[in-house]
Amino acid sequence: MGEEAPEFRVDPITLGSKDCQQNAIVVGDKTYVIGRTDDDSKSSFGIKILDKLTQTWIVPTVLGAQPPSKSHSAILINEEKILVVEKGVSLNDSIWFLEIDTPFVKQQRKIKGLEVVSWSKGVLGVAQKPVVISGPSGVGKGTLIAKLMKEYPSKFGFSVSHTTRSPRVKEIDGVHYHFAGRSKMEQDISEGEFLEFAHVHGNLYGTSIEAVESVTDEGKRCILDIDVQGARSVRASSLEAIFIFVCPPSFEELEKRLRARGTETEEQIQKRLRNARAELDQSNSPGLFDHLLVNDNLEACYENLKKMLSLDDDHKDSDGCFIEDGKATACYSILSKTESEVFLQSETGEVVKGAASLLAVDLSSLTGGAPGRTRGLKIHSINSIDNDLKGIR
Ligand SMILES: Nc1ncnc2c1ncn2[C@@H]1O[C@H](COP(=O)(O)OP(=O)(O)OP(=O)(O)O)[C@@H](O)[C@H]1O
Ligand SMILES: Nc1nc2c(ncn2[C@@H]2O[C@H](COP(=O)(O)O)[C@@H](O)[C@H]2O)c(=O)[nH]1
Repeated sequence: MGEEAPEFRVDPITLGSKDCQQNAIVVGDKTYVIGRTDDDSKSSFGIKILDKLTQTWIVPTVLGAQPPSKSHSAILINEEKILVVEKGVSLNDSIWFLEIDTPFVKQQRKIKGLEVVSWSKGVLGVAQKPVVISGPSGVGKGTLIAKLMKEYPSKFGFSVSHTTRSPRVKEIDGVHYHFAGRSKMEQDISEGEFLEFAHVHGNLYGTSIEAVESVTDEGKRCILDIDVQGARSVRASSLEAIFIFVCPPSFEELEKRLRARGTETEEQIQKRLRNARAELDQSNSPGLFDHLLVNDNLEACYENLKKMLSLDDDHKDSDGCFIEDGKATACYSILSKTESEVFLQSETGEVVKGAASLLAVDLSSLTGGAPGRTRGLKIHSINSIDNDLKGIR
């Protein structure tokens, strides 16, 4: 165990009214006040920032779904995140992070020109890395993904993108795409709801954070079918994924497949073929794609895809991350922090089945999900009589 980090100061303030509990966290010249307020029987989290240099209060734009706003305790983890532990909810729902200076928050602050913070829910266990599949239009990405989903329906889940293009015959809203109006989609993008977006073949396409996280929350490995610009954006995001580029055996065969599909006009086919040349040129961009997959014979290509995925199969399915005992109502508050762990103490002091009076939250294993989730949480008991917290991996 390391030393207590001296530079982190936490001043929990409980104001007079039992309806309003606030924590003040000092980060450099700023003090973040995280408070629960009850208005008209509705609870919500209020966040204010005191700038000590200018002695002014700032009310930031708050992104992401917020915690249930019961009673909480909070501590600064590092210059990027504050840990907030909710009481009176299940352990699975009790760990939250207020992102104050993560790359995502920095990016949103720049886009909006405003002070921004973002909530991110802590999720127990490590999920398998999402798989990003890119390649020119007509190469067979959708065909390969459909085969994978059919063979492994409980292992893989598809990230349903948003697009402004019109649905094709047989395409179902919410299944193949979320078909969206341009202005609504642009507004949602500006509000930070998208992991990535791109203008592709004359339309706007994008992956919402929710599209990826809802698949991962189900314990499935998420598959994204996105263009090369989108792949580049995901590479630059906090989402750790593997990136596969699907190539055609020849440009002539690509054109043949695109025409045979019969879903585009001649003008659209020409546009897609022009863009295909540019996409193929980028398939070798350094550090972008982990694997190149040639789709000549479909069955052979599919077998190669399966091999690629099992090569990366270093984590077991995330089934079991949501532990039965983690569903019981918990009442933990933050006790102290070291470099790598935060200790939580049960307020009831009871040691009941699957719970413990002292827990350690391991911070070393946190991985970036899409913004909105912090995955890889490990929690273990540090009770001397129960050193192996039942059920928590
Ligand atoms: N290996 C293959 N050999 C021959 N035809 C194929 C092969 N793979 C896919 N196809 C066919 O090529 C056409 C295009 O495939 P698909 O729609 O899966 O491409 P895509 O890469 O998803 O395209 P888009 O990016 O435009 O959505 C389909 O008609 C599909 O049946
Ligand atoms: N950057 C993104 N690209 C996406 C997304 N969803 C799909 N796509 C790509 O668009 C083209 C065309 O698709 P089509 O369905 O109109 O044929 C294709 O290359 C897809 O991979 C997305 O969310 N973001």
